[in-house]
Amino acid sequence: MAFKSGFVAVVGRPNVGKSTLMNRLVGEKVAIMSPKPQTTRHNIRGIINNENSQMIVIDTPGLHKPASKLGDYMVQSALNTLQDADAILYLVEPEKRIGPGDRYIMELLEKTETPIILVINKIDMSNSAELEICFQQYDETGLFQSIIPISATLGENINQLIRTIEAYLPEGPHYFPEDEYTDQPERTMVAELIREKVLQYLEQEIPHGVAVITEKMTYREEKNLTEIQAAIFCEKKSHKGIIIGKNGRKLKGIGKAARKDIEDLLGHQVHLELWVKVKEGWRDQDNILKDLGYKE
Ligand SMILES: Nc1nc2c(ncn2[C@@H]2O[C@H](COP(=O)(O)OP(=O)(O)OP(=O)(O)O)[C@@H](O)[C@H]2O)c(=O)[nH]1
Repeated sequence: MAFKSGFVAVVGRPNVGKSTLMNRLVGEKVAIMSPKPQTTRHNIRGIINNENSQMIVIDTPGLHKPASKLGDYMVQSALNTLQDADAILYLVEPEKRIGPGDRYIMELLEKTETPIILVINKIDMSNSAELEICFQQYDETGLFQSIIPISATLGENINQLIRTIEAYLPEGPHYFPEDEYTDQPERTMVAELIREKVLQYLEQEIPHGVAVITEKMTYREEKNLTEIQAAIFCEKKSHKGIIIGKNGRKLKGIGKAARKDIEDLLGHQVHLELWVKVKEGWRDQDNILKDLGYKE
């Protein structure tokens, strides 16, 4: 059998389990997982090495109707990803009726010629009658080359999914060495890990007006230690206080949790300094989005 390789885009409404599936496929923690919608802003790639194939998986931000300039940018970036991919994995949940969010995504999917595999995730949360209804509805649209029910958390049907994806990949080389699982710059991954912790610690207090930039990252060889300075940007002065918390307690907690994950990622000790900065209305300002790395 000839070796196959290519790019696989993962799309779906916020919170359907795209990051969970990607982590399951890749087997390393490269995408951010959180129970809150829209936690993924960057196209994080994971590389899946199989006996007969190499898949480069691109985790796209949750597609949704654009509500701000950042939203516009996210949709455009997702569309470009779809057009360039060899196959699209479209994730949904086993619901009785296709909702407006999924209809909107399907309108976008219709615009591409890329083969689409419908992945019905979270089957551990539904019975077979519900699953059948869901399957039928999507099947009737005629948009999908294959439909695979899975559970990303339990790992059910993952092998079948991998074999199905392989069927749509072209013959090709190893694009990446077999022992690599991501080509994301470490700085970006560090920033995303910190943002994940900010979201976890703030719960509902500040919705999505938070961005993180790794400003400085220096490896000290003599100490086998990396020094990191990162800035957490929020939209309002009042938010800054919330993030820092009483006596700086919240920020300390965020820093401690993030440092642990970054140490796991880098494989050695980390010294982490966090700053909270206010940039009013950053989500609607082109120049700030550019500074933050969300625009090219
Ligand atoms: N029961 C069940 N829960 C799941 C499954 N897959 C994901 N989840 C949960 O669904 C929630 C959202 O998962 P994510 O992987 O963060 O979702 P996402 O689509 O990447 O979300 P965004 O990045 O916000 O677009 C998390 O609480 C997961 O634990 C599954 O197969 N079964």
